[in-house]
Amino acid sequence: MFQAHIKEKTMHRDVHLHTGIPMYEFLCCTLAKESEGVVESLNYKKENVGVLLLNLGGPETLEDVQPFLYNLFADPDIIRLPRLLRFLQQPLAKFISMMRAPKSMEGYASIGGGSPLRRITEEQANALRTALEEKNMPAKVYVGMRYWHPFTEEAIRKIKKDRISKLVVLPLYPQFSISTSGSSLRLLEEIFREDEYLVNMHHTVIPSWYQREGYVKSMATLIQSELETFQKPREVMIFFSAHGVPRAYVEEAGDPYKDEMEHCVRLIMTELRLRGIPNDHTLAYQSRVGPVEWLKPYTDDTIRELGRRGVKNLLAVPISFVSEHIETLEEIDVEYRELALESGIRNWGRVPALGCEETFIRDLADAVIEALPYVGAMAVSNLEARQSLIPLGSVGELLATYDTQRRELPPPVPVWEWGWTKSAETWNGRAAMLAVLALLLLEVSTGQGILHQMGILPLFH
Ligand SMILES: C=CC1=C(C)c2cc3[nH]c(cc4nc(cc5[nH]c(cc1n2)c(C)c5CCC(=O)O)C(CCC(=O)O)=C4C)c(C)c3C=C
Ligand SMILES: [Fe+2]
Ligand SMILES: [Fe+2]
Repeated sequence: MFQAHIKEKTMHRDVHLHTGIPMYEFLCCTLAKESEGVVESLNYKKENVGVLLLNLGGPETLEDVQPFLYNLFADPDIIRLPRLLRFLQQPLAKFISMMRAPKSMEGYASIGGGSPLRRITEEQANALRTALEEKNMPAKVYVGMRYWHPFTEEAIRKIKKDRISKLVVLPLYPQFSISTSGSSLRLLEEIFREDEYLVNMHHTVIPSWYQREGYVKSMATLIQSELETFQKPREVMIFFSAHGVPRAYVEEAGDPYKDEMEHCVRLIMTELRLRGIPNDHTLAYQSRVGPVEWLKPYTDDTIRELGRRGVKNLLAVPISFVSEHIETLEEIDVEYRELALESGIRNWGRVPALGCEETFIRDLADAVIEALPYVGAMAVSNLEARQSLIPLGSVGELLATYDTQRRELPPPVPVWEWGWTKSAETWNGRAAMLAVLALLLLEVSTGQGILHQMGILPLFH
């Protein structure tokens, strides 16, 4: 019975594999190869099972805002500098975070002085633990944030202390992006690589899960009940607003985010149609930072356009994140609402984030349980596969399946070779830093230059 269930899931993954998202090919081929015959031999009750929830993290107080922004901009998956300029990552992060902090602090002040992300993620972790227990699969659930407390490193320390032997890694982003789940996985790979205990701990990653029935149905239910608050539910435009990423992530770096987002919207709309809800819908991307092109259409442009087209009823659906956060509470609820009303929309609504919604959490628990056989399977029969599911030694391989830009990077080129001695190198480095700071100052005062063209400097505008 159990085995039949696993087989069915494997087939489901196979189907998904053919959506053309290379990351899935990498992960799922390994899964499919290993799934049969191994499942029966596993008894999870004897194992110390852990689930690691990965999330972004957010400042808890206004003092946290600048250091939080520093952590965010110091991430090479958020500001992707060319190899030659990598040495600028940290000074640039310091600079941009200081310039952006006042504006961000205003935003956080307006939602109560800090991000609710930690509280909500910890509530989700508790709810997931309870759901797993109810499904007879006791597990410890950890929260590892990328840019603020509790940091991923703190979660990993607890995982080691608790002697977890099987770990399911579950990024709390329904769709995969290099800038979110990808960044956290890259960090995990670094942490795992350096630690013998972690290298030997069996683990697997659920890279994205927007296609799961429980998620799709919970989203459809939230939309359905919000539609009913309108006087004429049938006339409401369902407006999916996803967090954007720079276009180059998708078009040059191979980020599957846009494909996954569009697929996700199709699945939710199909579910709504099955429930007899024929409303029009549209998808746009919000929260762009800086002047480089991000995924289009932009949410603000689309709201204006819908107003021009005479749409009067709009229901905003935040689609890329499962907690309330600054971009739902401030950007959507305040800024976009105002813009919509100015653009001629008369009735505005917003679907809440999933949070601890029951069907959703129970489905996440199922996702964890379904992933467990694959954790052990790797270890049982294939040493190489053990390391490849979420590839310790070879996260690089996983990343290379979607990140064509990185794969094509030339070998490291020495920067500024003006001298050959150690001390000459040090001084060359310092001189280069001074030159760059001078360039930065020049760009800030004139508003023009290479960093503006690359879309880096105006991040703090
Ligand atoms: C799927 C969700 C997200 C993607 C994709 C994403 C990409 C991305 N974000 C920035 C820059 C910022 N993000 C900020 C906050 C923030 N981002 C997300 C989610 C995604 N980001 C969330 C949930 C939050 C809010 C956390 C909270 O505290 O509530 C911020 C800080 C806030 C601000 O100053 O506006 C920045 C900056 C980039 C550059 C990027 C892709 C490259
Ligand atoms: Fe963001
Ligand atoms: Fe953002």
